[in-house]
Amino acid sequence: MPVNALDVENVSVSHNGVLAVNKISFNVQEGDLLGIVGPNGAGKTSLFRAILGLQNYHGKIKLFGYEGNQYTTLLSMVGYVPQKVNFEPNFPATVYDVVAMGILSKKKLVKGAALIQDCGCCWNRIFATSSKDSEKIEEALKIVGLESFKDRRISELSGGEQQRAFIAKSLVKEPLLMILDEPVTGVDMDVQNKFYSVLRKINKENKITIVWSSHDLTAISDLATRVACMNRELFFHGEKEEFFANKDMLKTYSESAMQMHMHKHDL
Ligand SMILES: Nc1ncnc2c1ncn2[C@@H]1O[C@H](COP(=O)(O)OP(=O)(O)OP(=O)(O)O)[C@@H](O)[C@H]1O
Repeated sequence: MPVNALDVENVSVSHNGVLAVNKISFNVQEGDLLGIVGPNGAGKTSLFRAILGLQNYHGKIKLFGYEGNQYTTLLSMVGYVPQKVNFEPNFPATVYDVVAMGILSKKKLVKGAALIQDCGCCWNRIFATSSKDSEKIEEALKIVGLESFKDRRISELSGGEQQRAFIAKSLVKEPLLMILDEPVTGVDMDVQNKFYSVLRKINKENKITIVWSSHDLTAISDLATRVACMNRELFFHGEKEEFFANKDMLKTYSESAMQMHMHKHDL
């Protein structure tokens, strides 16, 4: 029997005694592109942080069938693109540097982080990469369509372009699984569409299993193979076709997605 890329079994997450994720169970098969939908505050990020080992939780999570120490080792093969990445306007790293961070050793990263405070030129030496690594970085930049941006400062890029750079940073690790947390919220349609075509490509051509949260049901309908709906608890997990054939489910999640979209624009 094939092993699942991810098994989430009865997982709960609390913040200061308040349940954000309540006994959720689902699995992700290898090659899946699972779209997770749920309104703001539904617990999606809390769940992702638990999977990534960044958050305490109750229950069981397995990566490729493994728990414990093997799970921790496998985490280095999980790529993560967070919801929002904010760079200081003067952050000196280029797009190339940011992607290179995906394969630099922790020691070099810590040294680089210290240097960035006071010495921009040493930063470049820290990020000098071997020719094999350079090839990987160039390839990742090509996949996300940012080859011509590699020498630009990351802080100068638009939100959607920065997210693509973060996908490239995950890709250089040659991940087995990628987790993307509402990666293109608030960016324009054109940028979103470019981002979605990258998502499709890395799932279909690079055969990377993807877990992706989004409020965009049209994009979920276009790209996902399976869908999960959550609002603290899991309300649905199954084939995309089954989700989109369920009018009640669709209405609930379309409405909540719309309300939250309006809410965001009201702020
Ligand atoms: N560090 C924290 N401390 C306290 N409460 C938290 C913390 N992180 C999240 N929460 C709360 O947990 C709940 C779930 O938040 P979470 O960010 O996981 O939801 P989400 O589905 O990712 O939301 P969104 O779509 O808005 O990003 C929310 O009520 C949030 O306020």
